Amino acid sequence: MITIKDLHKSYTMGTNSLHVLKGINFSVQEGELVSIMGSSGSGKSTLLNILGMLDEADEGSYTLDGVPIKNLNEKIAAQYRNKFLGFIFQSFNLINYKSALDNVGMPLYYQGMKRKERTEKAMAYLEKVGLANWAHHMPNELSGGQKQRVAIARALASDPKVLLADEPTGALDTKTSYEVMDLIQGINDEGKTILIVTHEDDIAHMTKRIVNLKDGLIIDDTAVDQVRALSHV
Ligand SMILES: Nc1ncnc2c1ncn2[C@@H]1O[C@H](COP(=O)(O)OP(=O)(O)OP(=O)(O)O)[C@@H](O)[C@H]1O
Repeated sequence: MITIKDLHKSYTMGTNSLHVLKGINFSVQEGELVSIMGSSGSGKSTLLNILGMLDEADEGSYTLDGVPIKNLNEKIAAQYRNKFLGFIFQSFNLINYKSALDNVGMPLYYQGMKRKERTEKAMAYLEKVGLANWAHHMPNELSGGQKQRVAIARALASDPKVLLADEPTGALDTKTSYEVMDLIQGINDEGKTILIVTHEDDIAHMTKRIVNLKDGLIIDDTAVDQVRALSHV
């Protein structure tokens, strides 16, 4: 599903250059649930942004579902991004003046789906994350865990090949984090490929594989014995 080879990325600020990714190689097969760990500044978000086609590497190759991602023009890149990728963020990134249902329906709106079909589909995804009864509530009426569930439903709505999550439990308490991870595990059990950036060891151990970054390189890439999230609660 994902293959990256010898990926490099530097940031330049004035005369200083910071070499953040120094030759990353890894691949992710369809259906994997992978966490990317590493200390602050090790390049996790930089890597996730490149995988998410939100940023480009300076060197190296990235192939997503058989498509080489390099030098695509903005329009094509946006089409691939919408087709292949769903995003989940630490701070949920919901639209505050839209209901849970309308937030989930946003990607469908941009696909040009008519209102009736969009509403039915968005409702089905809200049901999937256990929030059908909250469809008409606004984000400020929802708990953190509920907001992240809405964000997950929104990410799923366009049926992406891969879900990319940047610290999805970073703003949640422990119990809620495990509940969100249980939901993510369930989505992965249905076959979705998922990559998660996390600082938290217990969260990483709820994935199936942990990739550890240090100083711009992968220093460890290990399969995890799957632990069901709720067994931690
Ligand atoms: N747009 C940018 N311009 C300049 N430097 C940047 C930029 N984005 C990130 N950096 C620097 O690159 C390094 C890696 O950042 P990155 O956000 O990828 O790390 P991270 O492992 O995700 O860290 P954290 O866990 O703190 O989020 C850091 O030193 C950061 O300051």
